[in-house]
Amino acid sequence: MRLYLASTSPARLSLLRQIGIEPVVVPPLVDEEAEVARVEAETGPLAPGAMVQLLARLKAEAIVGTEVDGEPIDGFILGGDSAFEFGGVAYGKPHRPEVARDRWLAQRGGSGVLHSGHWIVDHRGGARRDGAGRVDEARLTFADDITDDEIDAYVASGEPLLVAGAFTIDGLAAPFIRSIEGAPSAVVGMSLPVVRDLLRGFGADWTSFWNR
Ligand SMILES: Nc1nc2c(ncn2[C@@H]2O[C@H](COP(=O)(O)OP(=O)(O)OP(=O)(O)O)[C@@H](O)[C@H]2O)c(=O)[nH]1
Repeated sequence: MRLYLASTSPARLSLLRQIGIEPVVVPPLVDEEAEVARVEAETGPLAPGAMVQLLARLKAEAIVGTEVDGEPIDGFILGGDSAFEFGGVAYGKPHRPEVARDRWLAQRGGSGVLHSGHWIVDHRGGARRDGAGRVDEARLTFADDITDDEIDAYVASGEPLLVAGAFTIDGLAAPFIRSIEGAPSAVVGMSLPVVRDLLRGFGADWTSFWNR
């Protein structure tokens, strides 16, 4: 069974490959900021979980009905989104070094929640049938003895700039994270147990996605 990954995230692709799945990667063309602003103009501020669920769904739906290499999509489409909630505020990627530094100075010694949104569209047979999604959460606690020099060196590495929350649990920041409560894969990019649950919910055999 074929899985289409509606994501440009290298970590999401790597997660699937680690568990024996070689997805078809189809970058979703979604203006995340504009879409969140559009919905919030109607509903008011979105909670972090609602925001990542909305964006995961929009990314998956963005490739519904498209063709890949001239062929209709025949399988399941998976979209994801991540945001880190700290001090009641949801953060995406910092993008700029000074933003990443401020985040680390604030979150050192504290804890926050990584919200991971998932959406799957059943697109077997070349047409959209149904969709389902779920948000998973993981609580992370950061070490309280991280020095300013360590923060400066980590920011200078460039790693924190393009990841939600300005940290990675599978990279240079791992030694700065004391504990994770929840599925580690949800932090990296998408909760693999949730992806399995959602696909089985459509009656799919999980092992049929393995490319072994
Ligand atoms: N490797 C790694 N990546 C992380 C970690 N935490 C967050 N990320 C990445 O941070 C990015 C969060 O941005 P998103 O907007 O969800 O996804 P994206 O990278 O923009 O990719 P799209 O799905 O195309 O939007 C994702 O690529 C996550 O995989 C982590 O601990 N490790």
